[in-house]
Amino acid sequence: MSIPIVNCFHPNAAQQLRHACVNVGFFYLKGHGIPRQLQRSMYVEMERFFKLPAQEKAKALADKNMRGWAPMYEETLDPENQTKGDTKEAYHVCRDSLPDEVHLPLHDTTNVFPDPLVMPHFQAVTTAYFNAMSHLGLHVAHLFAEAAGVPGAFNIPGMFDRPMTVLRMLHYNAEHSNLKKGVIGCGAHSDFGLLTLLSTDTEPGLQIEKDGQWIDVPYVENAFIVNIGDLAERWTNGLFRSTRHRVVNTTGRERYSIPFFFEPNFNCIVECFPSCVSVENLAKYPPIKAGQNLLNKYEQIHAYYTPDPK
Ligand SMILES: O=C(O)CCC(=O)C(=O)O
Ligand SMILES: [Fe+2]
Repeated sequence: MSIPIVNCFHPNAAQQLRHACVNVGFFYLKGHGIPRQLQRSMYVEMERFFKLPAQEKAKALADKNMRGWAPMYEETLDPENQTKGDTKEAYHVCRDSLPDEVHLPLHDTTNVFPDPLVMPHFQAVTTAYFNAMSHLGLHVAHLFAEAAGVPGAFNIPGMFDRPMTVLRMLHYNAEHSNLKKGVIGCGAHSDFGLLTLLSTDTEPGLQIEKDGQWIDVPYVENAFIVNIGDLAERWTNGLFRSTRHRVVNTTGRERYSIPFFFEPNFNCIVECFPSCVSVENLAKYPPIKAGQNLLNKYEQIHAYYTPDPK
């Protein structure tokens, strides 16, 4: 099976995306316009950060909302099958909250950055990449709505005007995965939200589950690997697939990747699109608030995430 390609600004992009999401839930996004130099700078900055001594990285330790550095093994994406955390460390940068959002969970802290004397370009580079990817994410979200038969649906205020966007830098260590012993780079999971735009280095490891088989996703030059998440599946009443994936280290080498999660507003109610519901195909999922969906997942997988008292 090959993974489909979507040409980001092609007149048929929405049809290409629909085909990819109905059949695989993953595709390569080409023609996206994110400058190569900016992508390269991201890898330079993240590698430099992850190579710092632990006590230096600890100055940017993840806060209660997971902004900042999450050390090796902090996350366990498949708790049922893992005996230790994912063999990776992470760094998260989120959208800056607006003053009237700070009462919301996950929105009440600011981004955490490394000491500028040690990492003078980290904040500027990650912020530039974050902004560029936010534009791209919105474009792909609009393609998604068109592909699902509801063009323009995400223009409605309250849907995507305050998206929950997370830039995530990942460093996998060189540890070989051992599936029998429950040791894995990144445990099998489906993503939780609408869209993930993933950049990787050239190292193999990413696999997706298709018809009970694990299939390698090879590196493709200057293409993002995009997948849709659980909210996309809910919106389309199961027509589009939120496909499980994992990262297995078979090489004994380190690996770097940068997923960018593009999610609706915290208060957006995700409810099956009318175009995906009929008398023969009733709604399979009750409405859910996007923010609550994310909070439920964070509690399950992050050792460092501290939920606010209820
Ligand atoms: O590192 C990768 O290639 C995938 C990471 C991933 O699936 C995730 O962070 O959700
Ligand atoms: Fe994922």
